[in-house]
Amino acid sequence: MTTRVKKICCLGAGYVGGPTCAVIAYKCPHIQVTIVDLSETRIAAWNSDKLPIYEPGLDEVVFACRGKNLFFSTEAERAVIEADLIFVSVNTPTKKAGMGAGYAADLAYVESATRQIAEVAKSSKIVVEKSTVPCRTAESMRTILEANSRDDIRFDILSNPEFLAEGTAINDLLHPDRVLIGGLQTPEGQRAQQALAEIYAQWVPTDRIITTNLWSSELSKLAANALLAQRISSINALSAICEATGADIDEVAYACGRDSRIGPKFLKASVGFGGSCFQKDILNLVYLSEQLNLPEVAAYWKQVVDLNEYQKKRFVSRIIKTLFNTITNKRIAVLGFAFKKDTGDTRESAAITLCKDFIQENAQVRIYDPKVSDEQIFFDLSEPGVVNSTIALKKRVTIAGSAYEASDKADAIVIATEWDEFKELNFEKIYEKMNKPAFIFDGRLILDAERLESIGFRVHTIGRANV
Ligand SMILES: NC(=O)C1=CN([C@@H]2O[C@H](COP(=O)(O)OP(=O)(O)OC[C@H]3O[C@@H](n4cnc5c(N)ncnc54)[C@H](O)[C@@H]3O)[C@@H](O)[C@H]2O)C=CC1
Ligand SMILES: O=C(O)[C@H]1O[C@H](OP(=O)(O)OP(=O)(O)OC[C@H]2O[C@@H](n3ccc(=O)[nH]c3=O)[C@H](O)[C@@H]2O)[C@H](O)[C@@H](O)[C@@H]1O
Repeated sequence: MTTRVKKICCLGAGYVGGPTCAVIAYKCPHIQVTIVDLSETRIAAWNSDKLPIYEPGLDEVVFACRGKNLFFSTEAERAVIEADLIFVSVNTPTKKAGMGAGYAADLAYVESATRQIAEVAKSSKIVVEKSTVPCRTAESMRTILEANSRDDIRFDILSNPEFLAEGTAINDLLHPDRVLIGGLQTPEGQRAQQALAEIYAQWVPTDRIITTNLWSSELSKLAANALLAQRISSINALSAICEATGADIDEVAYACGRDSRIGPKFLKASVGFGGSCFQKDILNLVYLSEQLNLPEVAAYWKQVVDLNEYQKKRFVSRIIKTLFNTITNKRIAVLGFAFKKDTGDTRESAAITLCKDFIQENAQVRIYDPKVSDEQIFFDLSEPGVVNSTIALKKRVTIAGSAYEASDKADAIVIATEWDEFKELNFEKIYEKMNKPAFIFDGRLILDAERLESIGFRVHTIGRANV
């Protein structure tokens, strides 16, 4: 007989915990879902009209079930005690110091969440690893849980990595390509897998719910992100060849993607991938490979991240060279600061690297993004530990309320994020107000270069040569 889950607790109300568990509550009205976080501000925002993250469709899902079977709270102890199943959806950033610094995942939050569960649980629980973690983390969690809890209760640990992408999270959660549930291949482990599978089966076709052993599940998450990021670095490497030869990267991507073995998705050349996970998870895989004494494998995956850095630097060099080898005191309008469209998230955004390089070259940078707050932009561009960093920064960086304001009297526009509204701008109006010659650098391949050139702009697009 499988365990019927009645109450769920989620530790971590971030980009994953919030949307994922909100969708579970939405699709399973018979289950009570409580999402908890250490951050009082974050929980207060989840309980307000303005949710802490921007995600299309999220408001509708949250507002439909908040206060009915979906609750946001800081009272972790109570939520853990009451729950039959607990998602651990806390952050797992790259370690900044100590062993494996710069590569390994920092598992301190996962460990403290696990200890918290062990300390307060008064009955048996299914504990689900939702965070992205190195292979075999579930084993450490089990050791901690078993060593710190009462003898009469048992913990079944599952790995259920999340594959949603920001900006499309709700759609990805409602219609996932697959749901992956790893468990120990014991009768108890399989029963726990079944209990979680039954929750997803409320809205996901059963042939899309995959069960595997724990370690395959943990590794598949790192592998999926590495394979996705590898496609972007591959197409970006080809974009450099295009710029040098006269081939067009969009045409090359289309021609290659029409081969059904290659496929058309995730072949859009860009200024480089960002986001909180690709770089972190690949570095995690690199570290794992090194730990397993597989240096060639580590070097292979590391190249995906190195190429991404190269792509950003290459774009900056092209901008500087084109602007007559200097951007000192030139006005650069940066359109877009988020790491992709339809999110306000800036973690590892390529725009951060670009802007820091422009500031380093003493340019005047004016930034516009429809969803990122001014404070977040200044935070991302500040140098940690440098006194008065923001004051110095404000001499070089201003934030604009629109793309028009940002490009007023600018020498160049740089498209850093592919927001749809940038395609619809009145470029005639923008051109009139810019310094001449007026340059546009399209880091996202979203603009109609020919049309812009007919207005008078000098357009430089990633993956296209300027002849
Ligand atoms: N952001 C994304 O699109 C995706 C992220 N992931 C993975 O999911 C995990 C979470 O990522 P995000 O949601 O983006 O991180 P996040 O940083 O937005 O959220 C994590 C939250 O956990 C909270 N937290 C930490 N320790 C806690 C504890 N003991 N109890 C309660 N709350 C605690 C933090 O205060 C924070 O609000 C990471 O491992 C990430 O790699 C996986 C798929 C997609
Ligand atoms: O583990 C995670 O965090 C998630 O990481 C990515 O999702 P996310 O980072 O939110 O967004 P993506 O759509 O993958 O975009 C990542 C970066 O790659 C860039 N990108 C994406 C696709 C493309 O063709 N070209 C390209 O440059 C985007 O602009 C963005 O900067 C994966 O797509 C998710 O499946 C995964 O769950």
